[in-house]
Parts: sequence; C-alpha cells; structure tokens
Amino acid sequence: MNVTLTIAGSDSGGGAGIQADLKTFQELGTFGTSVITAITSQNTQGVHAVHAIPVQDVESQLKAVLDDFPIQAAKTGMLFSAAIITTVSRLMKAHNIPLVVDPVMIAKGGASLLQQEAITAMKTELLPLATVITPNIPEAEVLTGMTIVDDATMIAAGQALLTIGVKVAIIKGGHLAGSHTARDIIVSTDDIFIVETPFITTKDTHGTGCTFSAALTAELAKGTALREAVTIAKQFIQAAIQHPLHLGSGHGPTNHAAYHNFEKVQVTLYDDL
Ligand SMILES: Nc1ncnc2c1ncn2[C@@H]1O[C@H](COP(=O)(O)OP(=O)(O)OP(=O)(O)O)[C@@H](O)[C@H]1O
Ligand SMILES: Cc1ncc(CO)c(N)n1
Repeated sequence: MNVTLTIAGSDSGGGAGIQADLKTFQELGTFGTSVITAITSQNTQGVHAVHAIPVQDVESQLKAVLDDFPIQAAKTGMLFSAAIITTVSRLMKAHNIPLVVDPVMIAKGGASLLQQEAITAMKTELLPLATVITPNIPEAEVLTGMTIVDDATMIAAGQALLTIGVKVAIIKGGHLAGSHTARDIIVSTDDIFIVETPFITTKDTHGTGCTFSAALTAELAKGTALREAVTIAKQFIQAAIQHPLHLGSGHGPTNHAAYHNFEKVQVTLYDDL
C-alpha cells in the first residue's frame, strides 16, 4: 500500500483542505495520513472562522506520522503562519520524501488562509524542498512579483520559481481572465508542457486546487512518472468539476468520486514548445 501525507487545514465543509486530500488519496488507491495545521469553520458560502493549531501540536502530529509510516509522497496546503511553515520545513528537510507544495493563500470567497508575513518563510524555507509547486495565477504572481497574462508569462513565472529551488512548477490557468480552456503549464529544467481541458462554467469549484494537488501527490506516491501523474490529476479534477453534487447554496464542492464513476476525461497535451 502506498502511503500519502497531507499537511493542511481542515475544511468543515468537506470540499477542500484535509478532507478533499484524504478523499482524493483514497480514490486513487493510496493510504492517506494527515497533519492538521488549522481548523476552519467553512461551508460553501465561505470561511467563517480560522483557528491555527499551536505549532508544537503541528510538530508532534508530523513527527508521529513520519516516525511510523513509509510516506511515499506528501503535500502541503493551508499552512497559515510563518511559524508553521518553519516547523514543517525543518522536519520535512530531514526526510527525502517527494513534496508537492500547493501554496494556498486565499479561499475562493476572499478569506486569507496564509498570513502576509508568512510569504517570505514559504519562499526561503519551504519552496527549496518542493518537488512540485502548484500555484494558481494570483499565487504565482505573489511568489514571483511578476504579472501573468498569457502562456509566455506563465512560463516565465514557472522558470522564476525553479530558481528558488523548486524542481517542477505547475502554473494553473483556471484563473486566467476570459479563458475558454483550463490550461496548466508545467515547467521543469528539462521539459515544458501544457495540459488542457475545456473550461466548465459552474459555481461548484470549491477545493479544485486541493483536489488537483492531492491527486498529483497520490500518483507520485505510486511512482507514476511526471507527465502521466499530471495527466491523471487533470483527469481527476476535470471529472470532479464536470459531475457536480450540487451541495450547499454557495460554491459547492467537486465530486471526488467522479473519476471512477464516469467515463474517462480527454486531456490535450502540448509539448512542442
Ligand atoms: N471551471 C473549471 N473548469 C475546468 N477546470 C478547472 C476549472 N477551474 C479550475 N480548473 C482546473 O482545476 C485545477 C485547479 O486549479 P485552480 O486554479 O482552480 O486552483 P486553485 O485556485 O488553487 O483552487 P482553490 O480555490 O481550491 O485554492 C487546475 O487544473 C485548473 O486548470
Ligand atoms: C482548509 C482550506 N484549505 C484550502 C482551501 C482553498 O481551497 C480552503 N478553502 N480551505
């Protein structure tokens, strides 16, 4: 059994955060473990409260999991504070575990999930340990100081992230204004490629970023090569958005079971860049 780990915040609404990660890990045939960094009181309408877990409790959860489980890949989501980032980075540095960093900053409704002063710690302590980083466009802009408007600027931002020490940058295009496609660009030192699916107009997109990065983590844990792992993660999130559950009155969760319950999604790959 391949073991995965998520270090993230709890979403009481079940569509994002730890809950999305564990459901996705399970769907893709891995055994999910978790370290909770914060408890959010959240539903489809928004984030109503955030309670950060004391840093010593984050540390003891992470030690407990790392000491006893053969973790094959880990991901981070909501980390909230510089102190939590410093602790997670220190402990992960001592282990050679493939790490997917989803640099969660702001929830879809606008609530802050990462304190402003934590961005430096993320850049200097966590990103050098990242195998893969999965920023959306606003997050990539904050981390690089660049303005992203098209493929060329997405690639340039990805390359800027590589200089921080990240091995692979996946810049997610879901937020690009006026886009009819959900186009993500993958930049590594030896390869640049694009995965693309049709953009789906829906309000049920709560937790898309968490779900995508968790699917990628599960595939990396199984030893799937990068291109194939990204393609499966893209199929997983596209299916989850395409077959909504219509839960709640706001931004509903995606359907984490859709990848197995519906027909396979077509992903277009461009690699002649
Ligand atoms: N409406 C959509 N239709 C199809 N694919 C989408 C849509 N929205 C996002 N995606 C895809 O979902 C994945 C997650 O990207 P997204 O940009 O939504 O992450 P995010 O903004 O980090 O999410 P979150 O709000 O959960 O933090 C990417 O592959 C993106 O292209
Ligand atoms: C706990 C948590 N993590 C991440 C996100 C981003 O979708 C969210 N809304 N809530």
